[in-house]
Amino acid sequence: MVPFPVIDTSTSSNLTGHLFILGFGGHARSAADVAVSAGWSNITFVDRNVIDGEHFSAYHAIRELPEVQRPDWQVFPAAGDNSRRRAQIEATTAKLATLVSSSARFGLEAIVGEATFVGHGAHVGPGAIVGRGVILNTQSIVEHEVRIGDYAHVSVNAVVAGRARIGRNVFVGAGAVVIDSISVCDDVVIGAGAVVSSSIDEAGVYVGVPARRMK
Ligand SMILES: CC(=O)SCCNC(=O)CCNC(=O)[C@H](O)C(C)(C)COP(=O)(O)OP(=O)(O)OC[C@H]1O[C@@H](n2cnc3c(N)ncnc32)[C@H](O)[C@@H]1OP(=O)(O)O
Repeated sequence: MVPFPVIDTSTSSNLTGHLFILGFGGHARSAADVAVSAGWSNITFVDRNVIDGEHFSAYHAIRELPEVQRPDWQVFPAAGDNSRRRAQIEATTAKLATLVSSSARFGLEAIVGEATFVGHGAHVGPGAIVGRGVILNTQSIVEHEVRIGDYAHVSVNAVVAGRARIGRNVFVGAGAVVIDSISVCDDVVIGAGAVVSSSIDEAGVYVGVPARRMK
């Protein structure tokens, strides 16, 4: 895992400046929701496919980031797809935002990387290290001393138990469970509801209880 900056996860209320969310799909809308809970009020979506005048809630969508950017602007890449989000992050030259819901909980010494999303009710346990551009979705649980690689997505209600290791670009499906102390290598998809009870060292798609490779 590459090094990433530690962010202050204690509070981010009353933010000034402007947040540009890249994308206008489902994850982008969740990002806006979390941003509002974290104190952002000036938010604009950026998506080249939007039609003039499109908006979600109070927030407008435009096709391109303004060319001249101000120092108090931040950009949040919000593609739900891990590879697309990675490409967005790598192409961004502006300051990257990290979005943490006001209802997320952090244990002692837990850290998350830049451009990471921590959704409503998510729990990041003590000593957990979460990479760059990661999605820890609504009510996900990442327990003590877990490592989550860059551009991974721990989906809604999924559990990664203590000291497990999740590689880069891994998708952990909704409600899936990765039991404690096992490792999942890079580029793995774990289906919704799966229980991963032994380490995975080959990229592929794994489903079921216990999880088995389907392709
Ligand atoms: C905020 C949010 O909404 S976050 C998004 C959360 N979304 C998720 O968690 C979705 C996770 N995705 C899945 O679970 C998907 O079904 C995948 C990735 C595992 C597989 O997708 P596909 O490759 O398109 O598989 P497909 O739908 O063609 O199914 C292939 C077979 O696997 C079975 N299958 C698919 N998913 C699962 C699963 N999670 N568990 C068990 N079996 C499954 C299907 O029933 C089908 O079986 P059959 O051949 O006997 O009919």
